[in-house]
Amino acid sequence: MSGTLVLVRHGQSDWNLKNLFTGWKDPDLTELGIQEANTGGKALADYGIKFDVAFTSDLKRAQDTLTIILDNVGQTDLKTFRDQALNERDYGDLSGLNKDDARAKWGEEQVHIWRRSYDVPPPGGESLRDTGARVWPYYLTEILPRVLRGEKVLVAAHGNSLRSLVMVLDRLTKEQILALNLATGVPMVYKLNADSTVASKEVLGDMSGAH
Ligand SMILES: O=C(O)[C@H](O)COP(=O)(O)O
Repeated sequence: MSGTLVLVRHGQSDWNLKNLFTGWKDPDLTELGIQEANTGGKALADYGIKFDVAFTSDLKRAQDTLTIILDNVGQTDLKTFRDQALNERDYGDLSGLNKDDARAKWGEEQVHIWRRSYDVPPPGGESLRDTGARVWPYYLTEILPRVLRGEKVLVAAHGNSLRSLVMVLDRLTKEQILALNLATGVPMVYKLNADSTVASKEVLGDMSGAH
């Protein structure tokens, strides 16, 4: 058995609360988002894990979630890498639009396709496949080698940048990934085998309310 990889989606952001497409825009966490990050951090503290390194995106909501989690596990000085490779999927021209207004304008089905299909990008933005095309190489070169060396690695990122990773780790099909939503602030703990396949996965919290 090699190391441990923990993935966590940032807590609720101000734009999540306002139901706006966010992508590469950079809103803060809400009070609830701060609470969710604390809950995720406490779950990891109870789990008893001590991390060797952490990774996050170039966006505040993920960085602040990471800071709160590290506070909870007593590791505020942990070595951390920030990279835009882990940023949320770029929502292009949809960024800043209200999701319900978009449904009223383009229809429920089209908006669902933009949000959850594998390879249909929103206008001017990235599909999940495009997102994976930058997340996956970063994972392979920067994150996975550390896990395979036996390190415990924390990644605080975003709904879709993490979905693109989970799709490969959990061996999900394009149809299965469509139905997968990640809850905010809920850590997923993966133990990897030496051949980088998944030995076990534990979810420290409730994913059922995710949408
Ligand atoms: O960028 C966004 O709007 C959210 O973080 C993720 O949105 P989604 O669940 O609509 O993909």
